[in-house]
Parts: sequence; structure tokens; C-alpha cells
Amino acid sequence: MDAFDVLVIGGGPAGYVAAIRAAQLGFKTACVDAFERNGKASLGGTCLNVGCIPSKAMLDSSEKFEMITHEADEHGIVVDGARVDLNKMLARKDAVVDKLTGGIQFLFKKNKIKSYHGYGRLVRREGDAWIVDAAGEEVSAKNVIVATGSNPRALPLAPFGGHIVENSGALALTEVPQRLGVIGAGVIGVELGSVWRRLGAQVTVLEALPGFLLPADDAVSKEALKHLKKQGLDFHFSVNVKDVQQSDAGVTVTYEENGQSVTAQFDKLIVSIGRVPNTQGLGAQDVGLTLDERGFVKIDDHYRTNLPGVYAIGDVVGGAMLAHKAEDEGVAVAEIIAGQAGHVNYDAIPWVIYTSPEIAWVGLTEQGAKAQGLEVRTGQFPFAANGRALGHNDSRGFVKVVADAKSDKILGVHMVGPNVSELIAEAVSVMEFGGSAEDLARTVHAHPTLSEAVKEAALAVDKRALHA
Ligand SMILES: NC(=O)c1ccc[n+]([C@@H]2O[C@H](COP(=O)([O-])OP(=O)(O)OC[C@H]3O[C@@H](n4cnc5c(N)ncnc54)[C@H](O)[C@@H]3O)[C@@H](O)[C@H]2O)c1
Repeated sequence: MDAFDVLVIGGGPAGYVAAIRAAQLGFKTACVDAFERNGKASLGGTCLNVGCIPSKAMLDSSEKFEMITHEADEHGIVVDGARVDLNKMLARKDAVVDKLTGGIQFLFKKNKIKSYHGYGRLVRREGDAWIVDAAGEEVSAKNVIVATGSNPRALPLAPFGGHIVENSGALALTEVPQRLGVIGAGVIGVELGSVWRRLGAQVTVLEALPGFLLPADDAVSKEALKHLKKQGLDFHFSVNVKDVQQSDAGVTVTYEENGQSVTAQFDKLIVSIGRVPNTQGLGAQDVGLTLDERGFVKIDDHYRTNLPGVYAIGDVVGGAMLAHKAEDEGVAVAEIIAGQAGHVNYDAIPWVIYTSPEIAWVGLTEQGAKAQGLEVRTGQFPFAANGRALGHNDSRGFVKVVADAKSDKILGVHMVGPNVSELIAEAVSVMEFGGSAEDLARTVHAHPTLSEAVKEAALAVDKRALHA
């Protein structure tokens, strides 16, 4: 029987990173992963195969099309007859995925990590090790890291299949639907809704809650919603979906809105109402692994489950379902197993939504800070006053800094605008070091860059923005 120091179950961002870090720390490491793409093993989990990476590839392609058809003219570029070759666009997306998933295979080889393709199931404890069924083969491991991720949550009224799709189906539609319905105005709903809207679909988004992107700062969600609506996304809030019927032609959704019953016809329907933890095939019940009432693996603040030598990280333990949070937990847990002080700073985890304009934030919103009884000062700077944004022909949105009124420590930074997915990294670093708005304001930022808006928003906390 093969014996390992560390066996990771799940090869997504949590699991593959944990395996690499464990191997770097000198552990004999293996990873068992069941994901299949086109009938073949494919490491990287949801993120690389059917999530973050392919969706960004499609967001980029569709945004280029939008730029060529709607904006090129303003730059003085004349383009006639631009059209979408969807097969080619999808093939490029698939090639990006192939490259990255293959890259993990290469990293596993380089780090001498043994890879098993299939389910990993905890079988029994023998001495100081676990016996795990790794894709049908029993192996032993002193430490097991459960990193089995999450699955899309289905709406009981509208099970996935046919014209009703989740993230992976929505990234592989073979033609642009004329009418696309989206249930859930969360991250997936607005990102994938944006892709198909840009490619020509009429997109209707049905959301149960009364407002848009409630976890974001109010100013950001308001600004983002304004732009998304302007692009033609048709949002309906406080909606109660009552019935979903599928036929060969498409999907009929009946919902209640403002006390009225409305029936809408769609060619395709994306259901993006959150994700549920995936503990399928893990043998959790047989070995007595404790799950919480929502099915997440229960852990302490060192990622330890109730079973000795069994740890859990990533989407399967709950919290923010973000690949970068999962990756950092992967590093931390491997270091903890090695007796080091592995740690994740949950107060400085960035959120990014890849719409146009992009949305990004880190830390507390102004409303959240006030609800905690904190006294805050805020500074906001519009991209409309940023030279580089004007040069880009995209000056939508702003940067907003929330700082503690007494200490000036940055509590949160909130952005909507061009390239804010990249700009947020600076704010995360400053917060990681416990920096103040003054620190950010006194940092020299290259001119002309979008990043100057971050500096100006920090200056605005003290009412000394220079260019607004
Ligand atoms: N850019 C990114 O970081 C990124 C991209 C994609 C997905 N993700 C993550 O994947 C996870 C899943 O994404 P998601 O968009 O499915 O979930 P989400 O939690 O972001 O949004 C789900 C939305 O569906 C709504 N909803 C729930 N039930 C509903 C119902 N019956 N009718 C109408 N609306 C309903 C919720 O109120 C919520 O607004 C999230 O945790 C997200 O953070 C992140």
C-alpha cells in the first residue's frame, strides 16, 4: 500500500495549492481528484475547468466584441461587418483551460506529487494514519486534507438539464440565445449575463432580494447597477419564482413581482443562486466526519475537523466561496501540518466581479463599519477626473476609501471602474500591513495611471484630493 505524509482530496484551487505547498515543505504528498473534462481527468476543479478561468476568457472575448462594435468608432477606428464566430470563441476559451489544467499536472510532476483520478474516500484509521480509498486503491496517509469544493445549488422548481444551465453549461452554449433568463443576480448571474448580453442576447435577471449586490458598499452597488442597466441587462428585484416549465423550444418562468404574476419565455435559463458544499463520495458519514447543518465540513481555526489528522479547506468549509481564499487556506493548512504558523487574514480578502465596469472591494463597507459602531471618514474619487481613464475612453465609476475616523487606519476600499480587478491589490497590501489613508495618500503613484484614483480617494479622506 502506498503511504503518504499528506493526501489531499480535491484538486481545485484549495487542494492543488495545498498539495504543492505540502510537497515544498518536504512531505510525501498525493492528491486524488475526480473532475473530468471531455471524459478525461482534468485538475483545477471548478475554477480552472468551468468557473473563474473560462468565464474570464469569455468575458474578455465578449468585451472585445463590444469594444469593436460600440466603441471603436469613438476612437476613430472604423470597423465594418464585425461578427461573432462563437465556435472559435469557445475553442479559444477551451484552449486557455487546457493550458492551465495541464499546467497543474506539470506542477504536480515537478513537485513529485502523486496524482490519482477518481473519488477519495476516508475508510478507517489505522495507528496514526488514515486509510483512504484513492480512486479504488487503498493508500495510507498521516494527514488528510479535504478540499472537495462546492456544486451549483439547483432550484427545486428548475433542475439543471436541457435549456436550464449552471455555470458550466452557460459557458458552453453553442449559439447565442435570443432571450436569456438568469435566476439570481449574484456574481455568476451578472458575469455570465454580461457575456451573453454583449454577444447579442436579451438578458432578464430575476433576483429574490430587494436590492443589487447587497454585500457591496451601497455607493458601489448603486453605480454598478446603473451601468449594467444602461447596457441593457433587465433586472427585476424582490421576485418570487413560482413555476418553471421546460419544452423543446425553451423555458417558461412564472414569477411574482409587486404582487403581480408575470410569465416570461426564455430560450435558455441560467440558474445561479449560490453553491452548496460537495461532500459526495467522501465517506463522511461512515467515519463520523462532522458537517454543520448546511452540509459544510466543520473546522476549528486551524482547519482541523473533528477527526484526528483530517483537515478541511476551501468552499467545502464555507465562508467566502472564492478561489484565492481557498488557495491561501491551502498554503496555511500545509504550513500548520508542518508545525508552522500558517494563517489567512480574513479581514483582507478581495472580492472582484468581472462585469464592465469591474467591481472590487476589500474590507468593511461604510455601512458595515457604521453598523459595528465604528466612526469612519470616507474619501471618494471619480475616474472621470483621472487622465488615464479618459484616455482609455472608460471613465465610469470611482474609488472609495473607508478609514477609521480616529486612527485613520483603512477599514475598506471599494471600487467600480476600469481595471479595478487589478487596482484592488494595492488596497489589499496596504490593509495587510495595517496601513492608514495617509500612508496610501503619501505613496507616489505613477502618472498617468488608473492607480492615481486610489491615491486621490485616500487624499479625499482628509478632504485634500488634488484633482477633484
Ligand atoms: N468573480 C468571482 O469572484 C466569482 C465568480 C463566480 C462565482 N463566484 C462565487 O461562486 C459562488 C456562486 O455564485 P452565484 O452567483 O451562484 O451565487 P451568489 O451567492 O453570488 O448569488 C446568488 C444570488 O441568487 C439569489 N437567489 C437565491 N435564491 C433565489 C431564488 N430562488 N430566486 C431568485 N434569486 C435567488 C441570491 O439572493 C443571490 O443574490 C459565490 O459564492 C461567488 O462568490 C465568484
